Amino acid sequence: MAETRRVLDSAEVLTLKHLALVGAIDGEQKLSCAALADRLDASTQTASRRLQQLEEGGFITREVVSDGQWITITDDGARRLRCEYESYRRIFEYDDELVLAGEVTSGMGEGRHYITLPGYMRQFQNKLGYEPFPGTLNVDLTDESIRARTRLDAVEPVVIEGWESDDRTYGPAYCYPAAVTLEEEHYEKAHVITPERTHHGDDHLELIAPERLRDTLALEDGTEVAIHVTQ
Ligand SMILES: Cc1cc2nc3c(=O)[nH]c(=O)nc-3n(C[C@H](O)[C@H](O)[C@H](O)COP(=O)(O)O)c2cc1C
Ligand SMILES: Nc1ccn([C@@H]2O[C@H](COP(=O)(O)OP(=O)(O)O)[C@@H](O)[C@H]2O)c(=O)n1
Ligand SMILES: [Mg+2]
Repeated sequence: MAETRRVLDSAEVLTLKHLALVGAIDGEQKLSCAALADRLDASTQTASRRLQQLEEGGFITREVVSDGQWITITDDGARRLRCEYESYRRIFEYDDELVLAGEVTSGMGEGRHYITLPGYMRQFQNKLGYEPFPGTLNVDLTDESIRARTRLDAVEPVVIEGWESDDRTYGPAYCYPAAVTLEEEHYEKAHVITPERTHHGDDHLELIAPERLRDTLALEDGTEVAIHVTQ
C-alpha cells in the first residue's frame, strides 16, 4: 500500500474534491481521465498526472480498465477533504457566532424562585433535557455586548411557555444554547434565558445550566466571562 504523503497542493485538493463530487467518496466510481479533465478544465495529461499523485500519496486507490478507471477515495483522502471543509466552516460560521462579554454579578435573588416553579421546571426538563440548577447566573454586559445582544432576535429560541397558577399568571421565557468561557475554561451546556417579564434591563443577561456555574467555573462577582451563543 502506498505511503501517505501529508501535504497536498491546492490543485490536488481540487481534484480530490471533484472525485468526491462524482461519488468516489462513497465507494468505487468509474471515471475516465478525459471526463475528469473536463471537470477540472485541464488537459487529459494533467488530470492523469494528478490522479497518479493522489494514488501515490495514498489519497485514492484506482483500478485501470480499458475504458477508464475505478476510483475510490481512501480514509486519508476523506480526512484531507474534511480538513478543507472545517476551514470553510470556520470562515463562514465562526464569523456568524454571537459572543457576548460581561462580568458576573449578583441579582435580586429571584431567579432561584422562578426556575424551581414546577410550571417552568417541567418544560426545562422536556425541552432542554436537563433540570437547571435553581437560579440564574447574572452577567452585567459590556456596552458593546448590550448592542450585540439584539442579534439574539435572529436566533431561534427554545420557547418556555407562560402558564397560570390559581392566583396569577407567569410569563414565557426564551432559551438560547450557549457556551460560557473564561480563559482556558469552557462550559458547553448552558442556556441564555430571557424571561419576557423581568426586572432587569438589556444590560443584564441571565444564564441557566445543570450545574452551579459559580462552582464549576470558580466564578465570583466581577469575573469576566464570554458567552458564545451557538446558533
Ligand atoms: C423562567 C423565568 C420566568 C420568569 N417569569 C417571570 C414572571 O412571570 N414575572 C416576573 O415578574 N418576573 C419573571 N421572571 C424574572 C425574574 O423576576 C427576575 O427578573 C429575573 O429572573 C432576575 O432574577 P435575579 O436577579 O434574581 O437573577 C422570570 C424569570 C425566569 C428565570
Ligand atoms: N447555573 C447557575 C445558576 C445560578 N448560579 C448562582 O446561584 C445563585 C442563585 O441564583 P439567583 O438567580 O437566585 O440569584 P441572583 O442571580 O439574583 O444573585 C446566584 O449566586 C447565581 O449567580 C450559578 O452559579 N449557576
Ligand atoms: Mg440570577
